[in-house]
Amino acid sequence: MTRPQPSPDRIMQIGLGFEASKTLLSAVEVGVFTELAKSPADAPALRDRLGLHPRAAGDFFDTLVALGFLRRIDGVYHNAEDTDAFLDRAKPSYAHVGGMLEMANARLFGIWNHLTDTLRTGESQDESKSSELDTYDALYSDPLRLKQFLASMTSISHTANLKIAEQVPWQDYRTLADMGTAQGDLAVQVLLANPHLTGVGFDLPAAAPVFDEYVEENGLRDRLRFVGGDFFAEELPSADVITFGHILHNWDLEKKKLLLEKAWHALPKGGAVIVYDALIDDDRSENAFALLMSLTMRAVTDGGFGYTAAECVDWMTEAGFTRTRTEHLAGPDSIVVGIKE
Ligand SMILES: C[S@@+](CC[C@H](N)C(=O)[O-])C[C@H]1O[C@@H](n2cnc3c(N)ncnc32)[C@H](O)[C@@H]1O
Repeated sequence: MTRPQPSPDRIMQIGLGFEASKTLLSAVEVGVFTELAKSPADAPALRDRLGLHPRAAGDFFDTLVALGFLRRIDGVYHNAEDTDAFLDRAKPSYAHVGGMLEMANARLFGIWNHLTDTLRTGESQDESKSSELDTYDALYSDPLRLKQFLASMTSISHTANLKIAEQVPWQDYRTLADMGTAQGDLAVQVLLANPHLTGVGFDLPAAAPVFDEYVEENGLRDRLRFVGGDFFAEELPSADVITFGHILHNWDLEKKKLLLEKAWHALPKGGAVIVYDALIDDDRSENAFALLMSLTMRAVTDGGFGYTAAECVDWMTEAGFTRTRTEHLAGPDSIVVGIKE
């Protein structure tokens, strides 16, 4: 029996995948979907409205058609259903997808271009590389970049935050402290769904105005406040539940463990720490999204890396949490819960 010949298709599709990725990211950047949501247009009109040069515009629009992001009917371009729902800046749902793609375009795309450097040197390729400042100080030194980064965190976390708001037995608790809260979406969603709770969002002081604006928009000013600080230098605020959303993957092993220890000290008896991240499967062979996220952390931080649920349970046990459980949320995200008994 002759064995089927291997096909190069998958190799080529992934090897050149950056072309499709960058076409979509540039379409978001120049506002293709926002313009077409206002009114469909033919190529010359769309090109003029976006301020694009004629040389590549036709290929650009038709590539978006071939990739399924636009439809062309009698020479007039329209958004596809999903791009209209999630990539039109005028719709609230843009924040949950478009914001992430803006950040990916402005920041991650360039950093990933230097992945080989990280593989060879172990060094981060982020903003701190060309600055005296550390990663966050360098990133937050520009107010626009600060807002774009914090909003992109809402994009990447929103679906999981909605799940956490309904999945955790919040009726057992009164207070929440969300560590590294960014815009505050986790605390916002939990408090919106659970009116008996009050909370704090803790983050570096620079995040305060972006957090306050988001909390105000969501009508939670009376129940949710910002605390500025450095979670390594200061005690964590005491609360019945302490959450770390997409935080542990930023730090080296020693700092991961330190944060869990600090949470144990800040919690009352019966309190819970909730860690969530895109967790790598225990065999480290299936969750490609989580493994790619771990590579992102290697490239954008000095010591950060992704981890499995089993590793997180071990660190929690070491920190003193005697009861732990892991629950899948949505997509690649899971939570690990530790109870202080
Ligand atoms: C990867 S983001 C996660 C944001 C959010 N929790 C989420 O899941 O979308 C990490 C957050 O930690 C904050 N952060 C970084 N270093 C910190 C520190 N030393 N103390 C307090 N917050 C810090 C950053 O400002 C940022 O908002």
